[in-house]
Amino acid sequence: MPEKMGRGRKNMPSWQEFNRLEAAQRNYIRLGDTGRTDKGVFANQDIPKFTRIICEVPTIDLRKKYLSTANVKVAFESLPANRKAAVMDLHFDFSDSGIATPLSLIFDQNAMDTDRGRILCTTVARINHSCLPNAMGNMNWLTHCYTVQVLHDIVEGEEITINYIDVELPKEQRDARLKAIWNFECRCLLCDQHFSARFLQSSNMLRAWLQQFRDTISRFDPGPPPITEEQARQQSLNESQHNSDIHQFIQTAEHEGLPGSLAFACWKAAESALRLNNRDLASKWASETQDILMKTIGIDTAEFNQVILWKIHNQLPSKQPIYFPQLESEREAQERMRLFQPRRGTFRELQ
Ligand SMILES: C[S@@+](CC[C@H](N)C(=O)[O-])C[C@H]1O[C@@H](n2cnc3c(N)ncnc32)[C@H](O)[C@@H]1O
Repeated sequence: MPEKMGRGRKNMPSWQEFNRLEAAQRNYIRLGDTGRTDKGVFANQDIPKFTRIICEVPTIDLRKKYLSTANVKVAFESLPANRKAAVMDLHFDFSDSGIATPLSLIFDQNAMDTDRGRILCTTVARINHSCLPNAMGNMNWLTHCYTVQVLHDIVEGEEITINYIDVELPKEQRDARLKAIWNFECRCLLCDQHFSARFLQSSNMLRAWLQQFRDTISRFDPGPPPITEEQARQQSLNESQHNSDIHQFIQTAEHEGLPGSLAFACWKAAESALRLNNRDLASKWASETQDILMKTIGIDTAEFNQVILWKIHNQLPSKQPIYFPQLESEREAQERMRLFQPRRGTFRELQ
């Protein structure tokens, strides 16, 4: 680690602390009643889109190999009294509980799966699920914080929602997953028939299509470098078809307001453009991916750095600033913090 960086320097909070302070000071959210029997998180003020409203270090962080009811208890017992109280204050449902203890029920009904195991964040755990979420959650292992950024302009009093499951799925599959993993029936705006049946039907169709095409796009294999002219011609035809799939996917993902899918497709478009040797286009799509990631999950994330590394590796020009938390000086890091300020625009501003 470079000497300049680190927690030791006076008056210079680390990234993790800085983020937490930023979010806490602005006091964006409050706990409120949902109108059902449970609680939810609501906006305390108007919040511009892409603002990071929560930056929270998990209270319990259990890696996959340590996941067990006994270890949840061990982790809980090691917490200070105020953290224990925050955990025990969380929502849980006794029905079908069998012999489960309140602590294990609380953990089951509030902890989130990550690529490394399960985490429990006592503030984030108050946010309800929606199939049309207005915010996006992300566990960021670089800063060890779970962050939440809003995807739209939010008005004071609006409920903040994230997605607990993959919301690209059509309703039937979403319902089955929510029931199996979370054991509740979704009553979000989309599922509550708040929108017209026609809206729901078309959204269902589009999401089923997205699901199918995500597979097709992910599985695309450009094959080895062609030897004959015929092979080259065939490969270029395949690449064009792949490109047209990606472009349709982008339009649909944008229509449905699914930034994760959008970032995935822009990234695939960048890779495809590079295979076609169109470096300007590859750079444009990679910048667009970066832009979406920056707005929805932030620049201090592994995903964001991955795109930059890809650009550097392929020697593509980068209009956006390069950010490596482990290499940056604090002055540079502070400069970059300004990027967290709300920005105008839609997910995709390039066209
Ligand atoms: C992680 S907690 C969310 C916060 C919780 N509502 C509270 O009062 O603290 C998850 C629980 O909230 C409720 N919930 C979350 N999203 C919901 C939704 N879309 N429809 C119905 N219930 C939901 C379910 O009871 C679920 O088990």
